[in-house]
Amino acid sequence: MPAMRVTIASNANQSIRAPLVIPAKNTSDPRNLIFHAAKSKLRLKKPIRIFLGGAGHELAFEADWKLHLRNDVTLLISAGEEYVGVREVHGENDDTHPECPMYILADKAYVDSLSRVQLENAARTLPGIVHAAGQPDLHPGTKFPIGAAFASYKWIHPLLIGGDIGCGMAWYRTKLSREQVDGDKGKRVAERLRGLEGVWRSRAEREAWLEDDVGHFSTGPVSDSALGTIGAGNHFAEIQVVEETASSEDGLGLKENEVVLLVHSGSRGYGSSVLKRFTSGKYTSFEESTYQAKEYLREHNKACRWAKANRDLIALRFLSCLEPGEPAWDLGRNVHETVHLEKDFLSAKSKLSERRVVDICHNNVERVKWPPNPPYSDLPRIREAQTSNNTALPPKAPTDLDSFLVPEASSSSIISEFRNLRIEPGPQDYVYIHRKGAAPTYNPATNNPFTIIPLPGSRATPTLILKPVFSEETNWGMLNALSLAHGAGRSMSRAKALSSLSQKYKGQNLLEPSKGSRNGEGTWVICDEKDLVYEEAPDAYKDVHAVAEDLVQEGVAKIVGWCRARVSYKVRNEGR
Ligand SMILES: Nc1nc2c(ncn2[C@@H]2O[C@H](COP(=O)(O)O)[C@@H](O)[C@H]2O)c(=O)[nH]1
Ligand SMILES: [Mn+2]
Repeated sequence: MPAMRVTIASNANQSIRAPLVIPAKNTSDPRNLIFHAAKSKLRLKKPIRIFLGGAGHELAFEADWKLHLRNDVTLLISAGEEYVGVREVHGENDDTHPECPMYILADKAYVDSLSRVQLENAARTLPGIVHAAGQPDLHPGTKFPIGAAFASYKWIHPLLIGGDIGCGMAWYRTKLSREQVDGDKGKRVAERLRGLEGVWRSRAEREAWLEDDVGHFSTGPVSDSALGTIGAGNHFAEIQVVEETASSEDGLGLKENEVVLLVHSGSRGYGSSVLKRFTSGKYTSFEESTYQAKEYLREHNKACRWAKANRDLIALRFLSCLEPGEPAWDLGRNVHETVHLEKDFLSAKSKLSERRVVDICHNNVERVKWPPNPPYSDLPRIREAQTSNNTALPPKAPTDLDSFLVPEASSSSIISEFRNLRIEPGPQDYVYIHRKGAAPTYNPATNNPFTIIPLPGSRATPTLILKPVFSEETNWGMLNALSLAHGAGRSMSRAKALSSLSQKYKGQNLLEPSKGSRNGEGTWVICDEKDLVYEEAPDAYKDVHAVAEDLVQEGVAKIVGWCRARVSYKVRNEGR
């Protein structure tokens, strides 16, 4: 073989890389040469394994080099650890798209190279993926990135949704006034938040909560016992004041100065048991017609319903502390001896739905029309523009909800290219949008665009109020895979945050508004797990304003207001 020009990179930290020329005489087995270069150029102490980037094949024998060594390949050098990235599990699968279009909607927000590699690996090696959108909060996950949405034809990939199936955020109004939560008053409110840990009520009552018009969705006594609990980690429930809102813009949304509760939680143990069940065998991706795909979707849907019911119950428990006189919230209290009747459940659920402003899932899979159609509300405008251009009218506005997202003519006439990416509409007119840490732009329950969605920064930075935007420029949401950023996204790993921030803030109390902050600033934090205080510190996250500005610049969202956190609840040690 002639000399080859390759890139070598650290497998564990793929942003550390260097070019390398392999002389012709070494191409049949260049391992020693590469290990030598890895020590000097990548500063790896003991390199012992080499993987082919983007595919994950280990290059261990002469035959491997013959098969895979090419100009411009990336070789990932490992100190013994397994390949970091998506393995090409399906080999020469006809459904993989090595040229799959990818778009990262980030300019101001920093996106590291490992998450870019993870996005590319997923998009170009998993079968059926036709479009990948990295949101500005993109950051690395274990194998797949967080802050990303993938559209796939025919294929379901549980690993692209992760273990916290159905995790999401919901905003609820409260009757508190801003005077009751601002400044030092926040401390009193924080004191009221008790009895929120541990198992909520009896098994029968939990099962009654897990029932709606469509039926039961209990996941069994063990996983149901976590119902109504936040789950620490990255989850939280937060009391916020709406500081600014363009009320005419957000329609049903929030009002200035009102106090709201933002709940972030998911399906607790159940989602991860589902993921494990479907990914511990040989295959981790399933073609839609297979039994596994159908079973996974059934379990996924149950986990999403459970997660939503969980957010509602968390809100009920919080409201029972915040508005103690309200009989409908009584059920939220953990009083074991009280037997509640069906009417109490109905009353609590109905009152709660009046308070719920929005609820979104940011870890899920959804089957949607692809290419997307313009939202119903945009059709008159398009019709007018097309009439004035003397072009054919788009289809008439449909009469029922179900059909309006599917006008007779596919919008593929409008959509085939954007930016410099070519999108093949594919053999079907729908895709599965997989989201891991990406907010949906449409409400799956109504097929209408969400009026507003939350973009939380951290416990001490604003939560921005976003409104999804659709335009021909973005091919009605194709560019962003019908998704937006779901938060600021981590700027450092948990381990790094713990080691560096515990040093930086040594001796400081991070649970109270920082000294010197003006009245009206700062958050009272309830977090009785010491490590979590640092792992979840605001410095561990990207700048939420940069994330939102990127979305605005890409033409996929508007910022219509913001909320300030006053009390942020992570976890309380009730025994203290
Ligand atoms: N308002 C708050 N926002 C927070 C807090 N902790 C994290 N965050 C933000 O939420 C998202 C959640 O992301 P996920 O991947 O864990 O679902 C994260 O990106 C942060 O920007 C908090 O305590 N309060
Ligand atoms: Mn989440």
